[in-house]
Amino acid sequence: MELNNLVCTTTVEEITSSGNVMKKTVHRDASFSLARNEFNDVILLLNIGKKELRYTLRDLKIHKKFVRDGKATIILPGPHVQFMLSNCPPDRLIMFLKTMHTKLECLKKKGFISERQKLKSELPRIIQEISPLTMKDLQTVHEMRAKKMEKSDLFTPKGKKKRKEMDSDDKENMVPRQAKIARKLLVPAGPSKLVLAPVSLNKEQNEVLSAVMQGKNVFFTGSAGTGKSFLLRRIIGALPPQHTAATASTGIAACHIGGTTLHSFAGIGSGRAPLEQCIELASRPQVTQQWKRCHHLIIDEISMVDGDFFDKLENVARVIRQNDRPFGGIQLIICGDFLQLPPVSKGKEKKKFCFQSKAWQKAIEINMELKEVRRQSDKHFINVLQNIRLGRCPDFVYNTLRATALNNIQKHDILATRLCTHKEDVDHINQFHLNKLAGEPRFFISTDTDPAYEKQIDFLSPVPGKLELRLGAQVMLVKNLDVQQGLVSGARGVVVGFDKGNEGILTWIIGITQINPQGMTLDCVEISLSRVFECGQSYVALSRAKSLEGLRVLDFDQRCVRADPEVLHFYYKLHMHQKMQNTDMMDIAKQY
Ligand SMILES: Nc1ncnc2c1ncn2[C@@H]1O[C@H](COP(=O)(O)OP(=O)(O)OP(=O)(O)O)[C@@H](O)[C@H]1O
Ligand SMILES: [Mg+2]
Repeated sequence: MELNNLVCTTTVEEITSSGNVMKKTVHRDASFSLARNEFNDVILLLNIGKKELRYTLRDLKIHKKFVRDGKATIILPGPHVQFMLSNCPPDRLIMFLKTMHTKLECLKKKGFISERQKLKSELPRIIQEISPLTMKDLQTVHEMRAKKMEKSDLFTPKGKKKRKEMDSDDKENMVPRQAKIARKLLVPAGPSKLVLAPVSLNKEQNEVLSAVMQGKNVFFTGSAGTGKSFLLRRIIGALPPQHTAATASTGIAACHIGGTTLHSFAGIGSGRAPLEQCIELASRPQVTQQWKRCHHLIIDEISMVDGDFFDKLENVARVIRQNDRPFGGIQLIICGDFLQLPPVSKGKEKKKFCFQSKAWQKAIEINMELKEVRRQSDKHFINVLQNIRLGRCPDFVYNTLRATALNNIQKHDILATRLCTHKEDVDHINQFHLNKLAGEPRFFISTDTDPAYEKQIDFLSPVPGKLELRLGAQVMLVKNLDVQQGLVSGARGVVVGFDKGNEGILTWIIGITQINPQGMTLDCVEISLSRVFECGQSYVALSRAKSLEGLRVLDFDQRCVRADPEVLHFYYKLHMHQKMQNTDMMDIAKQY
């Protein structure tokens, strides 16, 4: 019963006919599945401990407001019982509820076999796994719903009246009527509103998912746009939410997978303090609880996580969880591309990649690679990007990228996102556009802790001491405020007003783009690369573009193409020593 099997925590409540709870039991490892008997009845099976309970479905209600958090309530009015489900893998829960509801609706349409007929029947008794949903099932339910809506609209007294009014050629009444129907169609009532993820994983993504579901500590890598974050979202949907920490090295990347930053999950500040101090920080009750509850730690954009920080995390996890296994026994699901942005360097210290840490050697069991690029479809462009990724710039790459300088990529008044490598360039461009706005300028002056250090603060902080804004100005957050709400560093908005009572508070409309574009896909992008200073920086910027037509490189030069030799060596070793589980080894090793 693998397909329809749903393992979760459930509270079973037996209800009296007057609606009072008669009996209530909680089961941590309950397992639900769906089956059919010889009469084609839909049967809900509930396994708790060694007991199996069977419910033949006739009618049901589902509350699924928190389905994305892995929670739902199933009410069976017949046997007067309700199940409160929690900690379900969200994607599985959605699929399970959808299957149960759809199969039951299809059966209702066909009609139930009466108890009398069943008694007379000589069919052999069977109970078998329910078949997966088919297009026909979905179509049937869709038609039933449409009919129901039509009926309720035509035969309610109100509906009849409106019809009359329409017949009498009253155009004014026709408009709201049509609008009402259209709205109803868009927002159908009942459980059928559940939306299923329509896209499927490709073969290599499925292989990673299956390694993860086997409980392995997996690192999966791949070029930009091979669907690493896409796959992570599916992995998150397949794991129990209460025990899964979805994190990423940056706020914007965390936002893409609906998670939080690795730093905020870890609760050890910057992680630069001595280990004892980090452990002390992690011993705060709330942080400890997070570490203890976590069974699966997901990290996206691992290339930007510092190796020393990773070692500290591993140590803290073991101490807090009082478990000597790597990361205190937490399953690691890590992804990223080390040929993209490296960790932020710590002054003069040499930067340390995560794969150079002791914790990495200890913890990672399986390395896998996604090779099919999904962001771009043009083979020539993909080839150009692969060369840039490896730090190569043969003539055809040079010529192709130089030629993009002539592209006109501004379409339908939508400004291309401009990616810059340096803050001064950003300031200059922003001031130019700000001056073009008609409204009165408004200034916001910072309060610095020590005015004597104003210059240093200006240098270290991304926020100017004096901020100028006008109505209609494009603004961007430079600090994570609330990752869950999308208020992350790089979230973009437009100033739509200044709150009168509260000087200095901005009203936001959230759009999304970013300062650090790693992880993003952009339709139209304009790039200046002449001042690139980091390995992988050009590759990250260029690989955001979906197509060559939507890309404009203002000043392409071979010198901006660089790949870190240590990363190349790491990938080369992975392939040569056949550590990559799903690659054609020699073929790939030749690349590095
Ligand atoms: N199996 C799939 N089916 C359909 N679309 C997919 C699939 N996998 C990935 N994509 C699409 O490909 C694009 C790139 O995916 P994604 O952003 O996850 O790549 P990535 O490997 O994380 O890239 P980066 O390294 O830049 O972060 C997205 O638009 C995503 O929706
Ligand atoms: Mg990504």
